[in-house]
Amino acid sequence: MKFFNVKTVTETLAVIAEEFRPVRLPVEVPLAEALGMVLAEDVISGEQVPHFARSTVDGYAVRAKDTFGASDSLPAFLTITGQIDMGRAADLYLHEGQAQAIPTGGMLPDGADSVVMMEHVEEVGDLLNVYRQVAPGENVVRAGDDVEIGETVMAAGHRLRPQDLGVLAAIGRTSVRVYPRPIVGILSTGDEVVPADKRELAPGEVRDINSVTVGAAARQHGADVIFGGIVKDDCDAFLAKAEELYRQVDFLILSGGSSVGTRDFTVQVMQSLGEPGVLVHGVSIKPGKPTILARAGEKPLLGLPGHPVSALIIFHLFAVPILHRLQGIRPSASDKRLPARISRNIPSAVGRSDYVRVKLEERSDGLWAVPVFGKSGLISTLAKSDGMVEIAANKEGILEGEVVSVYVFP
Ligand SMILES: Nc1nc2c(c(=O)[nH]1)N[C@H]1C(S)=C(S)[C@@H](COP(=O)(O)OP(=O)(O)OC[C@H]3O[C@@H](n4cnc5c(N)ncnc54)[C@H](O)[C@@H]3O)O[C@H]1N2
Ligand code: MOO
Repeated sequence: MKFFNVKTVTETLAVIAEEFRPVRLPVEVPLAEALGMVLAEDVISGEQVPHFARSTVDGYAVRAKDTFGASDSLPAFLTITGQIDMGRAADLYLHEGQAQAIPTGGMLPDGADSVVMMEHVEEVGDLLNVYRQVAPGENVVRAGDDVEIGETVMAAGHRLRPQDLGVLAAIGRTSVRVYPRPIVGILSTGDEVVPADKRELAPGEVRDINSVTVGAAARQHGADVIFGGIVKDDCDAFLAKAEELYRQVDFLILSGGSSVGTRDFTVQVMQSLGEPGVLVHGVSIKPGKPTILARAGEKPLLGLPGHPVSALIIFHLFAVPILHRLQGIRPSASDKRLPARISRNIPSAVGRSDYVRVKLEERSDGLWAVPVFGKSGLISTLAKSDGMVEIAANKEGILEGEVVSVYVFP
């Protein structure tokens, strides 16, 4: 089988970094819709959070100095001069020798610098016996401890998680500028491939796995998906369907028909969709060698090998970085990798990157990665796996006990 532009994994990733960027302009969305979207602005706080000093416990606001040396046998004696109400300003100044009752989250009065917990005091009329000393700042969150005015709380290119939305809410943001979710189109090819909901299969037919796996994975990575269905191995019908889908999406993924058999039209279709056309045809990788990467106008096109395991592994390796580029995600901390020891020797050919499916096992001596072997047409091997391990192109394999970096499937 001949491929006309075989590249290494590293070279292919470099092509992706070079060729693709967001194709659509940022939009302003309400916070409630921003989860999972990628910031298109640096967020700078115009407020302090909290904007007043607060108690973190139920107790008495005091001056720490007044409690120094206090113990069970020798309490400090303070005078209770008031009570702070939740959600209200603490407007009574606290002088030396005084205490004010304060609830958890209540505002610290001016003059106070700490809070003694109610477990450590005894109220006797308007006198307070304090049996523990507190340090200045103890049981108190100061104004700005969480966020300072002018602080950059999040940078453009960051994918918003629930805790990030919490920070935005705290600083009073009700909307943010994000990149729109990229729209991914998926088209499966093959005379043998039938819709996944077909109940009775005729001999030779297989259900469409790749639309399902790739569609779900694209959604996991922030995309909206349009399913183009299945096209038969007929060049004109394939091109017509691909053109129609290409117009509706930001990123077109074609499954199957990526190798160089006489019926494999994907390269021709990709070349016809627009300039510059095919950038990579074939990657020195196992599985997934017959991968095709192209660009038509601004839009990426990716041809996945038909074997379901290869299709999803290639999705993780190349479609995920493409989706990151389309969403403006900063190239860092984007995927999850775990160190683990490999449970057996795995040979590999130099000059080719191998991706081995693994199951993670927590043993008494740490985390182990146990290879899940099987041909790349067997999707259940991927369902049994927690992640994959790369054997780099310059290695002849990995040895039992060697520490490897496991890319964990999301
Ligand atoms: N003579 C050679 N033949 C093949 C080679 C080779 O080097 N020399 N490479 C093999 C490898 S590796 C792969 S991967 C495939 C890639 O072929 P295509 O990308 O053209 O894919 P197809 O031929 O269309 O399909 C391959 C296989 O996958 C099944 N398939 C396809 N689409 C789906 C789908 N949506 N859902 C489930 N299964 C699907 C299809 O039925 C085939 O069994 O080429 C090898 N051949
Ligand atoms: O390259 Mo194929 O994708 O090994 O199964």
